[in-house]
Amino acid sequence: MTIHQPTNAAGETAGQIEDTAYQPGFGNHVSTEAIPGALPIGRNSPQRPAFGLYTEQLSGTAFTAPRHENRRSWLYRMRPTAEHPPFERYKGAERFAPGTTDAPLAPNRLRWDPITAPAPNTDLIDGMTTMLANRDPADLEGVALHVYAANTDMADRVFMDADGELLFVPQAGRLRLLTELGRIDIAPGQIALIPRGVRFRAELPDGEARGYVAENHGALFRLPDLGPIGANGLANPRDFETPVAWFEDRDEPVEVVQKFMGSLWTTTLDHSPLDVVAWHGNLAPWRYDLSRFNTINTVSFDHPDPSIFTLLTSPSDVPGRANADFVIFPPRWMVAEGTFRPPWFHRNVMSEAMGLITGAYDAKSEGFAPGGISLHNLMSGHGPDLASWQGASAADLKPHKIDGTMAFMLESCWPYKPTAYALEHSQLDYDAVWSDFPKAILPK
Ligand SMILES: O=C(O)Cc1cc(O)ccc1O
Ligand SMILES: [Fe+2]
Repeated sequence: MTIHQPTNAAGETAGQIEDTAYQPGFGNHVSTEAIPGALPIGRNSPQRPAFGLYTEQLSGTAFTAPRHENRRSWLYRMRPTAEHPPFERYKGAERFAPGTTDAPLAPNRLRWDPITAPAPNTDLIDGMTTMLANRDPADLEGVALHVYAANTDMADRVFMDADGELLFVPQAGRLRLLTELGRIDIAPGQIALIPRGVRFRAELPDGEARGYVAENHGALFRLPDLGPIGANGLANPRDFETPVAWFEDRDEPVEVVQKFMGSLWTTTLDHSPLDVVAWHGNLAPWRYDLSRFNTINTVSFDHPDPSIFTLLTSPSDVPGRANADFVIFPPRWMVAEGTFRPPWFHRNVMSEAMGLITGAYDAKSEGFAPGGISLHNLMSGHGPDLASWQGASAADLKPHKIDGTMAFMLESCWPYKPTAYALEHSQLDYDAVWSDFPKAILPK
């Protein structure tokens, strides 16, 4: 097995640069080759690509998508993806993509503790548990929220999701994602996106890992418009990092597990499909460090809508109504005067799934643990729990830093359905966090 190290733009090779190398920017048109001369110049599809490589276009949007939306990359690989035996149903990972039930969905608020430790030898595929889903992947709309808990590398298999792009949000333990388009290292506090259809295997440098995966069936995640914020702020494009080309030349059986139309499928190749020697284009994996998020908040009064914390958005066909917003709640100063500072009580036409990467969330005094999930579907009343409300109502409103915390919200216009596993494993007493609020005393 030969692992080819990348060269960076300056022509430096491994040893001179860190093990993995990245190119900055969001949605940029990138050119990268792991072997000099592998990437065709000035054309996409030469009659005879260098070294006998095979040319393959990977489309993330329809061919005819407007130019500013159009995303695709050209891959130059050792064998064509087309060369594979038929897929059969994959038998493992019973909690991954189990399909939704048609049972009526109760309008209850729900919350989950972190999932229990995985059985020995559980890799990322078998360690996935689907918690929430809101559309059929064939609709090309909606999102699903999965959690993973794994304790072994994907040694001789890769995963591919035909149902959507995957946003990895580690909560404990690092991930090394070896993708067709390069290698990405992430730790808790960083996120990574793998485009729909890109094969990858996950290694666990710390021996085990836990986290969340948001699967987006709809329009590709992009940076939100900034409106009056101006040209800078929130997640700045230069802080996204796309890996340089990397490949492995491995002639041995490699299983490909694929998610397609909500089910898992498997086939086995006689080689590793992570054999893309060069690529160019603007459809690519990336990583992002959440500490780079330029958080914006009030410096006068009132708690702004959480849309100020939007890191990524996937629009629906209705202007202003997101198929999915990925929103983070980073460390920040709270300075609002004369204001109840935590999130207010509210009912939302959008549906809110939340996760916690580290620390505590300012609207919940306890019960929402790192690795846990909460669900507040459309129009369900929610907000601060009793203890948070009491504390914030009585607080001395000095400038105060909310520190050591990172929560996220996957907000969607489509109401979420918990999977059967999620319904069976939710906390039993979540409603109680909103009991015993004192009644308002009206003037006589
Ligand atoms: O419900 C939640 O905790 C998420 C949330 C946070 C916030 O600051 C404002 C509204 C909102 O839904
Ligand atoms: Fe909310």
